[in-house]
Amino acid sequence: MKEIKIFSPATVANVACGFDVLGFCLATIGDEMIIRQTDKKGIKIVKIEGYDLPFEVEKNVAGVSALAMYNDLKPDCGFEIEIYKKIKPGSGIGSSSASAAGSVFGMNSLLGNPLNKTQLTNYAMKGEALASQSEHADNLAPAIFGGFTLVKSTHPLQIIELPTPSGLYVTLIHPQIEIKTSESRAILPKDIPLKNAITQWANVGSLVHGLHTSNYDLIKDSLNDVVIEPHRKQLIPHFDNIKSHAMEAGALGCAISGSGPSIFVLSKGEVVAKTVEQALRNVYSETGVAFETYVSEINTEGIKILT
Ligand SMILES: Nc1ncnc2c1ncn2[C@@H]1O[C@H](COP(=O)(O)OP(=O)(O)O)[C@@H](O)[C@H]1O
Ligand SMILES: N[C@@H](CCOP(=O)(O)O)C(=O)O
Repeated sequence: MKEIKIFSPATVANVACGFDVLGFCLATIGDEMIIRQTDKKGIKIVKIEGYDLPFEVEKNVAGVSALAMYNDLKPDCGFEIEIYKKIKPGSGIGSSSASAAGSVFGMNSLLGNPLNKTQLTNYAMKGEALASQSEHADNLAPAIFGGFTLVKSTHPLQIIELPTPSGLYVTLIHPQIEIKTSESRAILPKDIPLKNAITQWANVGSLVHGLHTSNYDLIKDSLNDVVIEPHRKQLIPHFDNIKSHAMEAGALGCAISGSGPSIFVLSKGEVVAKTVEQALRNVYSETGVAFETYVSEINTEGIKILT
C-alpha cells in the first residue's frame, strides 16, 4: 500500500514575549517520519530510531494525535508510523510537536488531504497535551504552517500566519540537559503583576508589527520577556552570560527557546548569526557545559513531503 516520507521540523515557541502564542519554524533541524497505509485497521508505531520513546500508541505523542484523527475520520484502512527522531526530547525545540504534527500530516496526505492545516493542528494538540500536560499550539502551528505564527486562541483554534522578514537567521545553543515542558510549566506563577503584563503585551504587539514591516529596530526592541524568563532562566546554565555575549556579538534578541534548555538568538544576516554562534560556544566551552549549536534560516514552508 501507499507510504510517504516526511520532514517534520523543529520549532521555537514563545519567541521571547509571546508565551504560548508565538512561534517560528526552523529549516535545518527536524525529524523524518514514514507513514504507511495498511489494509489492517488501526494505528501502529512500528519503528523508532534516534531516541528511546514508547511504541505504545497511547504513550507516544505521534500515536495519540494519529488516533484522535483516525477515530474521527474512520477511514477504511490503517496506518503504520516510523519515527526517525533527530530532535532530542526535552530540548526545547518542539520534539514532541514534530512527532504529533508528523503523524497527522502524513495520514492526511495519504487520504488525499481531507483536512486543512488548522484541523491538523487541532488533532496534533491532543498529542502535544500528552507530553506537556497542556494543549498549547505554539510549536505545532509553525511546524504545520511554516514561518512565524500567532495562536489567537486554542478553543476554538485560530492561527494567524505572520510574515518572515528576509535575512533573519537563528542561532541555537542547546546545553545537553533535559528539561521536560511539563516541569518547566509547573514552576511558573499563576498570576503576574499588571506592570509586567503591560510591558509584555506591548512587546508582542510591536514584535508582530516589526515582522510585518521588516523593521529590525522594532524587532530588536520587542524581543524581551519580563514574565516567563525570570522564573525559567534558573534552570539553564549561565543563561545571563549567554544572553549578554549574544547581544554584544550583534544579535537582535536572545531568549529561552520554548521551555528550554535551548536558547535561541535572532540576528540579521548569516554572518552575524555565525559570529553569535562562536561567542556562545566560547561561553559554554570556558564553563565546561556540554552543548550543541546550530545556525538556521527560518523555514517558511513547514512540514513537507520528502518522497
Ligand atoms: N514521539 C515523541 N517525541 C518526543 N517526545 C515524546 C514522544 N512521545 C512521547 N514523548 C515524551 O514527551 C516528553 C518530551 O516532550 P516535552 O517535554 O514537551 O519536550 P519537547 O520540548 O522536546 O517537546 C518526553 O517525556 C518524551 O518521552
Ligand atoms: N509555550 C510552551 C512551549 C514549549 O515548547 P517546547 O519546545 O519546550 O516543548 C512553553 O513555554 O511551555
